[in-house]
Amino acid sequence: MIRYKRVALIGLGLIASSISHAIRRTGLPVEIHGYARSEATRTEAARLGLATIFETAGEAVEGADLVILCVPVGAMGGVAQEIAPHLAPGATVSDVGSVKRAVIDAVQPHLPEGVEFIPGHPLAGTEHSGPGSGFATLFDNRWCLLTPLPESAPAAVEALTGFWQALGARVDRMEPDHHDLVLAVTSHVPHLIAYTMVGVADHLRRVTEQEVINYSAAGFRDFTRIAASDPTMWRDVFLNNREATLDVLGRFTEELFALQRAIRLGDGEHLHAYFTRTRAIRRGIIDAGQDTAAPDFGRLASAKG
Ligand SMILES: NC(=O)C1=CN([C@@H]2O[C@H](COP(=O)(O)OP(=O)(O)OC[C@H]3O[C@@H](n4cnc5c(N)ncnc54)[C@H](O)[C@@H]3O)[C@@H](O)[C@H]2O)C=CC1
Ligand SMILES: O=C(O)C(=O)Cc1ccc(O)cc1
Repeated sequence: MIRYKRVALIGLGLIASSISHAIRRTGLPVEIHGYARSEATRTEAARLGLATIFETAGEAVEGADLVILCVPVGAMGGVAQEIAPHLAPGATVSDVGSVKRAVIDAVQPHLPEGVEFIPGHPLAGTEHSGPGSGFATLFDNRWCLLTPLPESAPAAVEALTGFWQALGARVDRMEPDHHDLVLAVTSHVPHLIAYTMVGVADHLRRVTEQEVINYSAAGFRDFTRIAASDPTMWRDVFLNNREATLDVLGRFTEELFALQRAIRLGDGEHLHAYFTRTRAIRRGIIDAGQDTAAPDFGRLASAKG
């Protein structure tokens, strides 16, 4: 159920355009206002009919009862500062950033009294970006994690929960630091590994680019898809989830060295036992109904218990 009359989307890329399509799909009479920094994006968004487009972020949020920040994580604070004087009393401000603690620290200080800030993160996306890349079904059956602040009004959290459910998502609540650790394991470090593997293939001079293209096995193809994700977005994710990423990366390299050692020593038992454990995790994900076309990162942590 969408209780908002006017939703303002700041940043008009993959996630904002998908929100717009998904709102339209409900058939509810919700006004959608939008703003993006670049004129080319605003023009394209207007051409696609995603929203009523404004020349400034301030104008776009005026009179909105829900404002969703859909910009890269590193841009959230600046946008919050820009819109703050224009927010309607009682409005809810949310975001879709892949990192939560840094976004809270960057956004919250700018928001005036009487405005609810309820951070969010839909665990759904693709490697594409820009206003033309969105689609109405992106959030269907996906988790959207809300990380309300201790002072968040329960009714405002309920309203935002209903909004994401109307867009097709399943909603869960999580503490922001825990969110960042879970996502470091299930999304951020896996992306870094994909970027690295594709970089390694690129640097390995004895294997030609044509061979990589022609003979990509399914695993490597998945890596190349992920490694094609937006560089600005992912730079910001790593710069803003440093602690958890470095923690998980440290554990990853330890395990990698252990596997490297097992291969060098011909320790098949170690390799077999390791791969047996990882296979069980995959089966847990499938049993939880999470094996859909695009990866879903919400359940891996709970599958581990
Ligand atoms: N791409 C994905 O798969 C997912 C992304 N997210 C998060 O959603 C947010 C948006 O990501 P996408 O929609 O994929 O990005 P995108 O690159 O498709 O769109 C970003 C939009 O923000 C605008 N923008 C950038 N800096 C701005 C600024 N300072 N002021 C106003 N507009 C600005 C860009 O012009 C563009 O319209 C990010 O925080 C990302 O972490 C969350 C879930 C999935
Ligand atoms: O396309 C993919 O494989 C993704 O990983 C999508 C994605 C990217 C970032 C997020 O914070 C959530 C989901």
